[in-house]
Amino acid sequence: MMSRTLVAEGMNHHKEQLPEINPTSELLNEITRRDQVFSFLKPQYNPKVDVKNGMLLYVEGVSVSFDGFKAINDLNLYIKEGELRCIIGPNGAGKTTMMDIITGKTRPDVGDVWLGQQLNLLKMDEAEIANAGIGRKFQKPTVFEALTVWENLELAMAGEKSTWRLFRAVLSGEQKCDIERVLELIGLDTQSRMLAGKLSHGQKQWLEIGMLLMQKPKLLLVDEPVAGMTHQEMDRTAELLLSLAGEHSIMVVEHDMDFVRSIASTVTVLHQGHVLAEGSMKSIQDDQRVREVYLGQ
Ligand SMILES: Nc1ncnc2c1ncn2[C@@H]1O[C@H](COP(=O)(O)OP(=O)(O)OP(=O)(O)O)[C@@H](O)[C@H]1O
Repeated sequence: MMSRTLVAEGMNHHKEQLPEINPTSELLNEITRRDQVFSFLKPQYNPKVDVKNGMLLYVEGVSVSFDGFKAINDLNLYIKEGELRCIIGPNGAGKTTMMDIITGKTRPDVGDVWLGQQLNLLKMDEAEIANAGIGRKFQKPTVFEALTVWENLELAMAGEKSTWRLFRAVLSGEQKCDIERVLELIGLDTQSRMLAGKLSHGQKQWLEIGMLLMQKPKLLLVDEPVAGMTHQEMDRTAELLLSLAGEHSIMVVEHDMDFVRSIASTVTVLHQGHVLAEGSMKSIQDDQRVREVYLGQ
């Protein structure tokens, strides 16, 4: 029913390089080092994503083994445009490996992974996948602590110009509006001139989500966003993710069940690299197989 109709692959692979940077200061060192981490610090080419049938991400029949151990085993997962999906599962269920496959960090042994109808993610490298509109937020916040909140967003901004030229350039009115809009979304408008290093843990997480938003991603993969947060910060994070759904598709991997309950419309339970159950939080909680393998009941 879900299966994607294969269409001709027809994308140009524009491999653009960041300009050479001569690391002459601590800040430059930090940024050049972070460039290894942040795939979003690459120029954009934004290929068009064809979301016929409203489906954004197709993961079909995917398996991967590490030394003979099947970490992902015939995984089938579909994410609709604008959907907020929660992924849960016990330790070792394959959640991280699944995100590694979607973002091009790990190549599956078999299967298909497509963004929309036309972008075969298995034929693209990590930078190309990021540029096509998949942003990933790792558990630990990684922002540029020596820069202000505003500068972090400015640096992460998508654009035709290289990151460095952009960073030094005068922003257009539209670009400023983009930053202001994101600042408001992430609730850091009054902290825009504050050094990111001075933010609380929760605020750093929101800033990093904001940095991803500057790239206007179609799909955001968010790994354990509320780990280490206060209850108040968790509530604010729930509000933020809910407000982003619709315009973006969001996949949240999270262990905190209260948080999942507060945001999820559809929950996918992974177990042994396979989808064990999928549905509303209520149907998941009532599912005997889930209770056995995940909740230990
Ligand atoms: N590069 C690798 N080499 C060998 N084994 C790996 C590798 N990556 C993952 N695995 C194994 O694959 C399985 C799935 O791991 P994965 O990290 O994807 O699970 P997870 O659901 O994210 O777990 P957690 O909730 O603990 O983060 C685990 O048994 C893990 O040890």
